[in-house]
Amino acid sequence: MLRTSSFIRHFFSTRTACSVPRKSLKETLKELIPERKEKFLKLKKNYHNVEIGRITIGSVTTGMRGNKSIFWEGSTVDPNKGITFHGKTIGECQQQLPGDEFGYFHPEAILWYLMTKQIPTSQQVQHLTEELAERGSPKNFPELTSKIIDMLPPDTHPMTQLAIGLASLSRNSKFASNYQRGLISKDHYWEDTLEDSLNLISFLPILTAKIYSKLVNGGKPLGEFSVKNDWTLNICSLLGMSNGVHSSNHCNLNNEQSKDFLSLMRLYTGIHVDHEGGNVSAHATHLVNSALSDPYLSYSSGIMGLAGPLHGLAAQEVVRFLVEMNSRISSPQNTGEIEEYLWNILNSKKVIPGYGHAVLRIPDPRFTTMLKFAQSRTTEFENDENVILMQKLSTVVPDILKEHGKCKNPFPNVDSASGILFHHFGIKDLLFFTVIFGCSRSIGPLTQLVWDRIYGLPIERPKSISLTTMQNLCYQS
Ligand SMILES: CC(=O)SCCNC(=O)CCNC(=O)[C@H](O)C(C)(C)COP(=O)(O)OP(=O)(O)OC[C@H]1O[C@@H](n2cnc3c(N)ncnc32)[C@H](O)[C@@H]1OP(=O)(O)O
Ligand SMILES: O=C([O-])CC(=O)C(=O)O
Repeated sequence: MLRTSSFIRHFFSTRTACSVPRKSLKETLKELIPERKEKFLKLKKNYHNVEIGRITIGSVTTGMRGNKSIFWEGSTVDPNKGITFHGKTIGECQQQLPGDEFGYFHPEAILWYLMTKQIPTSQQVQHLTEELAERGSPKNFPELTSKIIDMLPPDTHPMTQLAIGLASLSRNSKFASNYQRGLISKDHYWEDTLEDSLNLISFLPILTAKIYSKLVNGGKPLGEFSVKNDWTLNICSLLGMSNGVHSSNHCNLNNEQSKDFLSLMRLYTGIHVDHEGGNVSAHATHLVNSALSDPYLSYSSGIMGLAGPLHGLAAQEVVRFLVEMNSRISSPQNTGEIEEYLWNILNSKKVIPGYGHAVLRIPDPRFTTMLKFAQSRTTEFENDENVILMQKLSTVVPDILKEHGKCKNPFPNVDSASGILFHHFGIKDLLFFTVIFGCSRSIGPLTQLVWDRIYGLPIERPKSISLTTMQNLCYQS
């Protein structure tokens, strides 16, 4: 597990004063903009008639599957290979992006990479980490948002709380305020969009912790924020899920488990950042921002989409599903009982959460990565019946779904494995898991917003079409 190269890349142990002049993410972006913008404008001006694909009746009636019509740069999903971030697979990112001593890259590193398309140095990641920690510290966290979360009834769904919390941050939007006062011109929209986006990402550890402590601890804090911690360590501490000084360690994690939980958080929040532009959370964020709604409102809309059970909420549906199934079967190894349980679900016209995908036609490489995490920690997970069932299902469900004959992709998606690993370490509230997804997913779509504003993309406004118009097209042709 521990790799020599990752020791070298482990920047937290090598925080020495640096001699190279410090260049922020914004300064780095500024240098990249002219060349990229020129390429974009050349296409827009000279090649706007080049066809990308066909729009058919099928496009309109099946959720626009396969239509390539959203501009997105950070990642691409190939049906038979899965996600790549600026062309790099998860494995390549793990090899190349600065990460911790266990080889898990920092979300700050992929944020830099997605924004700039350049692999950051450890020093650049360290600076960005410090910048985010400073922006997101309690002294900067808006009081109104704290109060609003405190006031919500405790049974408000965690994803509703997250969406409300993010929308309330809009009051602090630099973009909205400068726009309203007529202080920014189009060429500078991206700068305030970047400012708001970095603040939003920075506020997520505290916002997430507030939602969690409300769920499990009557709103009393479970840990403390530290400007010396990176983004994921702050999330773990604030959830009380670390045995470090800033955390209540309410689940009594031992040293090894505390490190594993931090690794899990880094792995999870590193690989959920982006899944090209067509998924509901990314698409919603991008669409709403195209009307120049500020990044907080835009990402709040994305979160509302992520809160759907066919999208991000599947992460928690899976945990409920596994826990419930385990309470009904004699053993997670009993194939016959599992098959019967699954058929009952399918016959009652429900979906099996964590399986299927709108684009992928293979097991989701993000699922495989999470599975490897569990499999490389045999002693930790060998007695967890839910984790055993999660692994067992990945060998049973695909055949059942194939026999069922409806879904185009019978394989596990990312949501199949993730929540149950957090559950193992003590996050037991069955409604919470998608909030952690929401922390990670901020990174890809907000990056795209910055570039949307750099390129000056217009408001999105496709045409709609009625049944009668489609009938006329079909029956007359
Ligand atoms: C991070 C993420 O968002 S990953 C996805 C998380 N979502 C889930 O795990 C929920 C379960 N999966 C699903 O509902 C779907 O597979 C989706 C939403 C992910 C993709 O939807 P689609 O692209 O429409 O899938 P597909 O074209 O294969 O659907 C065809 C049929 O198979 C069904 N189907 C698809 N997946 C499943 C499943 N896991 N269990 C049972 N039936 C399924 C669909 O409901 C649909 O039925 P219908 O014709 O009666 O409407
Ligand atoms: O790509 C999709 O449609 C859903 C998904 O896996 C994600 O958003 O991570």
